[in-house]
Amino acid sequence: MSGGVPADLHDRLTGVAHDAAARPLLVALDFDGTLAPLQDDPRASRILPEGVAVLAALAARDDVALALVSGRAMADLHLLAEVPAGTFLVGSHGVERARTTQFGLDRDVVELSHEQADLLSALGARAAAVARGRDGVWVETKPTAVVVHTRLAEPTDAEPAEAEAIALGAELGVGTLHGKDVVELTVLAADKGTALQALRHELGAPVVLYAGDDVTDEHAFEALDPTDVTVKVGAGPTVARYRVADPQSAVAALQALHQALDEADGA
Ligand SMILES: O=P(O)(O)OC[C@H]1O[C@H](O[C@H]2O[C@H](CO)[C@@H](O)[C@H](O)[C@H]2O)[C@H](O)[C@@H](O)[C@@H]1O
Repeated sequence: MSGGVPADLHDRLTGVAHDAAARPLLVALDFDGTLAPLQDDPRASRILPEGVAVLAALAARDDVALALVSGRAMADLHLLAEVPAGTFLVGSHGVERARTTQFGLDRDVVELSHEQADLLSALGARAAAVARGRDGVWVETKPTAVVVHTRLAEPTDAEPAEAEAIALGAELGVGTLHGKDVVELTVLAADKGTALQALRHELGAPVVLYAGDDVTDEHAFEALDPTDVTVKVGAGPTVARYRVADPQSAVAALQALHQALDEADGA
């Protein structure tokens, strides 16, 4: 390990940095649990200060494209993401797309059909019924989804709430994502892998670095190529090629990449 970055990952990042054929390099990152340590209150999440600095440094390079790929609703992600102009934002697990500019957010419009809007209303009401009477269980609403949160609940409340939410998704035939202390029910199915591959093809990026901590990030790891750099943040089963311990180490890996790119410039 060097500064929280395992040696095998450090070597791979150095190799990518010195590989002219790996340009433009797409650096794509999950938000919660990867750049921002997990919090009980999602509104309290913040990118680590060192993360803000290294993202700005990477984005300043002509040969790097920067993207955040998150389950967060776009408005939420934009509010919390302290990223420079030009950063691609993928929200709601791929449903929402935008790019930051110096004047604000240039975002694609997402429209629901009347049927989908009705379904979202029904989901909200049924998810609220799942949470009702269970301490620490609450429902987040997004433009195309509802999320049953259980982080603050005891297992006696959290486990049945998550099971009921998953059953609700099956009953109503909506997309269901089971993340860390969340069950997300969406009327517009998407996944991070499809969104990330679409972005890399648009940009013509031969190599992608993607880091994520949650089970929903496995879609991205699975969709990427063996020549891409996939990094699992934290514990848990994964198909990612590399692993770091925590968000601090994920940021250290980005710092190592930036340093190696600088060194490659001078080589
Ligand atoms: O794809 P991500 O950027 O990791 O977003 C996934 C979900 O993030 C938020 O929930 C997670 O972070 C919260 C704050 O740390 C935490 O309280 C919760 O338990 C985590 O699951 C967000 O609230 C969800 O809407 C996102 O889908």
